[in-house]
Amino acid sequence: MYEESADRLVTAAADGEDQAVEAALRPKLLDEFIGQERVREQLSLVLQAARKRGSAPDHVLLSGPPGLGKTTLSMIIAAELGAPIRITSGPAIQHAGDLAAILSSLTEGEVLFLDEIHRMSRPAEEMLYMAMEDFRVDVIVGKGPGATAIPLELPPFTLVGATTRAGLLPPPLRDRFGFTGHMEFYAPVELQRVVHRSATLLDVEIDPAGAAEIAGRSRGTPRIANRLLRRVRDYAQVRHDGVVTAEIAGQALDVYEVDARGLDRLDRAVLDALLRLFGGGPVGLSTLAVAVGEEAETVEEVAEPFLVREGLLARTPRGRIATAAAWQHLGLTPPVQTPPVQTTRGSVPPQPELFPADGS
Ligand SMILES: Nc1ncnc2c1ncn2[C@@H]1O[C@H](COP(=O)(O)OP(=O)(O)OP(=O)(O)O)[C@@H](O)[C@H]1O
Repeated sequence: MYEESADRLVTAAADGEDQAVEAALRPKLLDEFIGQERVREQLSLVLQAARKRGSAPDHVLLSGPPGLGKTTLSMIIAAELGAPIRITSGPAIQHAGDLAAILSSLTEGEVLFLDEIHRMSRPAEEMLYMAMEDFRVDVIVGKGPGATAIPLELPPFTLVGATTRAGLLPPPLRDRFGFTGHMEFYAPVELQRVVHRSATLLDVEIDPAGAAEIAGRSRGTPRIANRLLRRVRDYAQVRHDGVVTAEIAGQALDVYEVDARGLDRLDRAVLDALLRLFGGGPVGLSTLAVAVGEEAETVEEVAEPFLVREGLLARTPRGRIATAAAWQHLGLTPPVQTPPVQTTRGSVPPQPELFPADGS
């Protein structure tokens, strides 16, 4: 699978700078966590019940796109339980032995956060089944016919698994989670609160319209909102007096080529080619990719998901087509479809004509 590069300002993947500042911006308790009302309420019940019973809660699976707060929620779970947390990820556990080493060093009640759980190796996954269900693992010593399984008791712990692709989890693993929280993209008003909260923590003066302007360009994702806020802060401090208003935020994000709807240069290049060169489609993916000078994978996995989500582009069996909203967003008028012209040799299909909205 194509890994989205972290050098785009609007990628939901964390870059180095994000990792450095995110710790300071993470809400610490459930009450400070903005949005995701349903997951928050469900999780709050799970945690309160566990506290009341004095036992570790069921294992928790958090699923949803990157940057929506899965790591943050796992830390909140540990904080709400007053338990320590151990953080690891699927790709870091390639051998069952790696997992056995982690599991055997957990303390009672500890929270184990396993990010990208769908990327764990199969043997490790199978070891995890038993650990989750019976708090026990079989450590295999030796090889071949002489190999023996030594059972190892584990203290009760809570696994918090996170995945961007819940559909890839094998059912036996999925079934061992007592609670699954599905994270959704954030509404603009919720992101506005995220921006406002982060601005306060970063000591940035921002007015409500400034926060709304950043929120509207953040693609429903707190990580992107926090990153855009930092770029807007730079602009406000270098070119102005440091205060973020809607006008300053708009100017700053125009410099960084993130438009009012959160599209960046690549997204707009794809739409622009689809509209201007191919009359809105249908056009095949590889042709579209050549037209924008990118790999087909980049167009398909980096630009298209957001364009489809925004209702600007549709994938059809005949190829990619632009929606009416796409024409509107780029300020273009869709081609006029004239009826076929009858000639003595038959009908000539209509040719699309493009008219820029300004009439030029
Ligand atoms: N509900 C929220 N309220 C405030 N800030 C949030 C919220 N959700 C996420 N954030 C902020 O967004 C950033 C990214 O969150 P986090 O690292 O938890 O996302 P994630 O879903 O784990 O991403 P990934 O899957 O890439 O690891 C953090 O700085 C966090 O503080």
